[in-house]
Amino acid sequence: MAGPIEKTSDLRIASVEALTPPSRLIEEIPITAQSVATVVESRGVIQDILTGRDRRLLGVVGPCSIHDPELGLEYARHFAELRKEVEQEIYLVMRVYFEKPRTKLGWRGLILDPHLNGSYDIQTGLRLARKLLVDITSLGIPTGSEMLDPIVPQYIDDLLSWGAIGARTTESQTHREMASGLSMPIGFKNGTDGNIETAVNAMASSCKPHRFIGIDIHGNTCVLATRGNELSHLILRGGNQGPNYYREQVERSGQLLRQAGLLDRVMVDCSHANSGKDHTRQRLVLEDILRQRLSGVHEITGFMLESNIHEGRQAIPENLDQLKHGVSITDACISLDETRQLLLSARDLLASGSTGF
Ligand SMILES: O=C[C@H](O)[C@H](O)COP(=O)(O)O
Ligand SMILES: C=C(OP(=O)(O)O)C(=O)O
Repeated sequence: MAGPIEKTSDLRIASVEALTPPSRLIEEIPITAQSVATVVESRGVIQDILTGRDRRLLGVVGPCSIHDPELGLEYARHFAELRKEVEQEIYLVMRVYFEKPRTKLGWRGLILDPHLNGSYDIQTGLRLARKLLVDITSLGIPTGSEMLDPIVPQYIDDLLSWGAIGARTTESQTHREMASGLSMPIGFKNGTDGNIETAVNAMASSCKPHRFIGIDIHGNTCVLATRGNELSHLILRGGNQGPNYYREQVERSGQLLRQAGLLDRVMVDCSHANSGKDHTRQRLVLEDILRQRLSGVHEITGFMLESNIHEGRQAIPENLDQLKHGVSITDACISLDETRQLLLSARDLLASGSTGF
């Protein structure tokens, strides 16, 4: 006689919890008319910058990660003023990053763990993220974020003007397919090993249509057919061997992109392996790429800075009351004061057309 049928699936699933479908969260926290105007206008400007119709530099600037929406909004209010001060030369998008890929383990970002304590209250994380994006875009500030989980865009991508695929996922088929269907321009970082071809291949893939399994806005699993994202572009972030923002690497990237028939525009991430994760070195990277741009390296189209209210970083304390105000809990950032000073100098330099910083 046959014994009881042994269970062979879900052996390592500890629990399953249903999530509110995207359509319901969107109903609960709707996009505002001002947000729609911000998103539509800024996506158009970013497209113009990437295709060379707008001569300004694109700057994606802001915290390494948002760990407290109130601090995110406080940063955004300062950022709104700064945007206006530099807008003749630099088009600023706020970095509003909610998902953190980790080299090994660590805090996974506001969406995954909004209470910073390993409780993974994802439902609340999605709600907080969406609300913050509505608040920031309602101030007229365009936002950009890393797209890590392939389900998350259904909850927030109507509010994003720019997106990134990170160094750890640029080679992933899932992320290339996702990028092919996203509504905003997507930057692909080179791999953590510094390989630029990985990102060029990702662009070649994501600019084409794909079909894959995903969810629709009502949370139903379905087959999504995408049109391809013609605004995929390259982000140089350095790699294990060191930085890759130097002229030679930027020009080589341009060549690779042209050979592949892709947008030969390059954004340089002044942080991560380009700064050796030393936030004080972001200034040097920015200065170098501005000099390149002014001396005719046309590929340089944008830059990324990791900036927070105050400089540096802090470990998450056991007692969260001891968190320092406005200091990153992931990578170290430059302060808002230094950000302002750097961006005003960059603006003046670009306006003067001189190569001396
Ligand atoms: O920008 C963020 C970090 O560089 C990325 O999440 C990896 O962080 P980790 O190496 O500290 O895990
Ligand atoms: C994780 C990030 O960067 P990278 O993928 O380049 O490590 C980031 O920009 O937050």
